[in-house]
Amino acid sequence: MTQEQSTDGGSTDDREPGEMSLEELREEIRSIDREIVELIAQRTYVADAIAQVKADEGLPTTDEQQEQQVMERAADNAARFDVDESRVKAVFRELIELNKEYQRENR
Ligand SMILES: C=C(O[C@@H]1C=C(C(=O)O)C=C[C@H]1O)C(=O)O
Repeated sequence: MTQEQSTDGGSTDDREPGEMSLEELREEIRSIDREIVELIAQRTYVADAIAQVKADEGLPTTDEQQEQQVMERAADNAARFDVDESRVKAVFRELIELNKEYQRENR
């Protein structure tokens, strides 16, 4: 497996999932879930910085063209990692809405 295809969240454990116990696999999921939330928080932080720049420059917060590009990247990355494109896009739609709601509340 190449680095690009690695799906274990950077774990140093080289065993295949089939060689791990239920408890070990659940620990792996716990660690991945924490990283997902950390990445969502980072994404929100960066989107907020973008919204601040837009406000300073008198631009609207929502940029539908950028949102379209986010959705296209989500679909491309889903295909690359062989996960369902429409479900991954639904997750990204929710992430965009999360940021927009947060930004509406903080303006
Ligand atoms: C992130 C941006 O701004 C907004 C938030 C987006 C997001 O959460 O991905 C996408 C488009 C914009 O509505 C941007 O302009 O790049």
